[in-house]
Amino acid sequence: MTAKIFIDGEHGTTGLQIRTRLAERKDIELISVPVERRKDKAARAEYLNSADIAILCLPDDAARESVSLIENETTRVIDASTAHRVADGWAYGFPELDRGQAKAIAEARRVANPGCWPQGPIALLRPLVSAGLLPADFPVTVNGISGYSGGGRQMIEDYEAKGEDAPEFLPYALGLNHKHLPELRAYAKLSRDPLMQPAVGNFAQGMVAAVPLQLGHLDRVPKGEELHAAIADHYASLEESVVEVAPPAAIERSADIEPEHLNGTNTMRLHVFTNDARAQTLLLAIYDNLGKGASGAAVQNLDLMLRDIV
Ligand SMILES: NC(=O)C1=CN([C@@H]2O[C@H](COP(=O)(O)OP(=O)(O)OC[C@H]3O[C@@H](n4cnc5c(N)ncnc54)[C@H](OP(=O)(O)O)[C@@H]3O)[C@@H](O)[C@H]2O)C=CC1
Ligand SMILES: CC(=O)N[C@@H](CCC(=O)OP(=O)(O)O)C(=O)O
Repeated sequence: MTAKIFIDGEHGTTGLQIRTRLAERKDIELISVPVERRKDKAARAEYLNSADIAILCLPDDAARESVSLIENETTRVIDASTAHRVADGWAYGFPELDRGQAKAIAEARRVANPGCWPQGPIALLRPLVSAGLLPADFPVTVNGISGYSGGGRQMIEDYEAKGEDAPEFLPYALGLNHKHLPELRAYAKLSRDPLMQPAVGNFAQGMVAAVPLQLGHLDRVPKGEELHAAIADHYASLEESVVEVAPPAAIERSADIEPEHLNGTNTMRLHVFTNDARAQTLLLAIYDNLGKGASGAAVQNLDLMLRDIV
């Protein structure tokens, strides 16, 4: 059977990338609303209700509206926005979260695609909290840098208009209330909000998320190799994973630690750098914000959901 897929928001940054990734697929029929009617509620409702799977690549309010326009029991949804990531009845679209998560996504009617920022820190922290190496109330800090496509069409246009005059490194979310905090806290299994302070750089695509850990105050200070092993063992235990764990390495610099390194792929690579004498560890996740961070993740989830119907 050919599955009918509708990308609501297919002309935006995430939507276009998904459409490109699906363009050559024979198992899929892409149904498209004409560009001039892309914000016409009645047209969207018609396409949403005739799709087997609708992928929402919209601002949060529009994504909520799309869900409300679905009037049948058959259209399944992948929502790339922030609207439903901690909502009841939605499966979190990070198949590597736990051993059962890929199956949960495959069977779900509603899947919330993860945010680009929280995915890396969740991938790093959750196995450590699950293994009891970090307590749930650990004071987590997240920082890092993302390419400007993370901000969607408007930010892309702003950066491209300014060119070399755009800021090279711009810290933001300085109110310390980034929209990804609920998701990060919930899926990293933390009992209190992390401090999350990202930055955007003058490059289009790719990101590094960093989680530095000061471990000295813990009753039992885990060694770096235990932290690395807990993370590596988790991903090795999965049947399928696009998350890679770099071998432990004591390096001062590496060209691999670079936000654009995995652009054009759906891979996320995790690094664990440690100094046991100082009881300090630095966790890093590198990925393409439009790959595993958004569109690649949506296609990964779509493929899991299609296993049921094609
Ligand atoms: N960019 C990224 O790295 C990531 C983005 N996301 C999320 O994915 C979603 C889409 O983001 P992104 O692709 O970057 O955003 P863009 O701004 O690039 O694209 C959004 C698209 O939605 C269209 N749109 C806006 N309002 C409506 C509406 N009411 N009805 C129909 N279409 C509408 C826009 O049209 P127009 O431009 O004409 O207004 C545009 O084509 C967001 O929720 C974002 O947070 C998630 C992970 C990463
Ligand atoms: C550089 C930049 O501005 N990034 C955006 C991430 C946007 C995004 O992708 O958020 P969702 O994944 O939740 O949709 C931000 O930090 O708000």
